[in-house]
Amino acid sequence: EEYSHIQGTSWNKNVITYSIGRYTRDLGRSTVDSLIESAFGVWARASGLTFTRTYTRNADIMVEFVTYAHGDFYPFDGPRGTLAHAFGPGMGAGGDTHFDDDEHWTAGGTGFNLFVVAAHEFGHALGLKHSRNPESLMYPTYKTFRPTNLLSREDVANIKALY
Ligand SMILES: CNC(=O)[C@@H](NC(=O)[C@H](CC(C)C)CN(O)C=O)C(C)(C)C
Ligand SMILES: [Ca+2]
Ligand SMILES: [Zn+2]
Ligand SMILES: [Zn+2]
Repeated sequence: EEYSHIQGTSWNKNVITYSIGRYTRDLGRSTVDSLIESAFGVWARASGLTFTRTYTRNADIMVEFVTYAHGDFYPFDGPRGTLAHAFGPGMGAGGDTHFDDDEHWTAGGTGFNLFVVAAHEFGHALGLKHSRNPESLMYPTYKTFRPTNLLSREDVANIKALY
């Protein structure tokens, strides 16, 4: 679900920082790092935004793997059900993206593909809402592993309308 109560429909800058906090044990750290970087790359290509990784906790977008209650008002629910969530652009928690570490995160076609889910979440972190088009990345339910072109024409149009 997107959390539209966070003010700001888009970031007011085109260099956005991110930092990775707690990792999952499902994948090696370098694999997580590259899947997260690739998921940001999907949106960078479509929007012209630049995403820069930092190692501090005051990055625009904090990326974490957490379970159940984890410090915001949206506790996760154990295996399956909700996979992840992200806050819309803004200060503090704005942009922060949490993955439910009770899921089985993978880099391939089994479990839940971290690259695909991260790309969906980062859409929210940039200000996008859900789409009713099942072909769109911003559709609210997880689809099995997608072909290379993750973004639908609608996803591209929506991100270009914001930035
Ligand atoms: C398999 N489980 C699902 O398909 C669940 N959907 C999700 O967890 C969304 C993320 C997917 C689309 C990556 C939640 N979301 O929108 C975050 O921004 C349910 C449809 C069950 C809620
Ligand atoms: Ca879950
Ligand atoms: Zn969503
Ligand atoms: Zn959370």
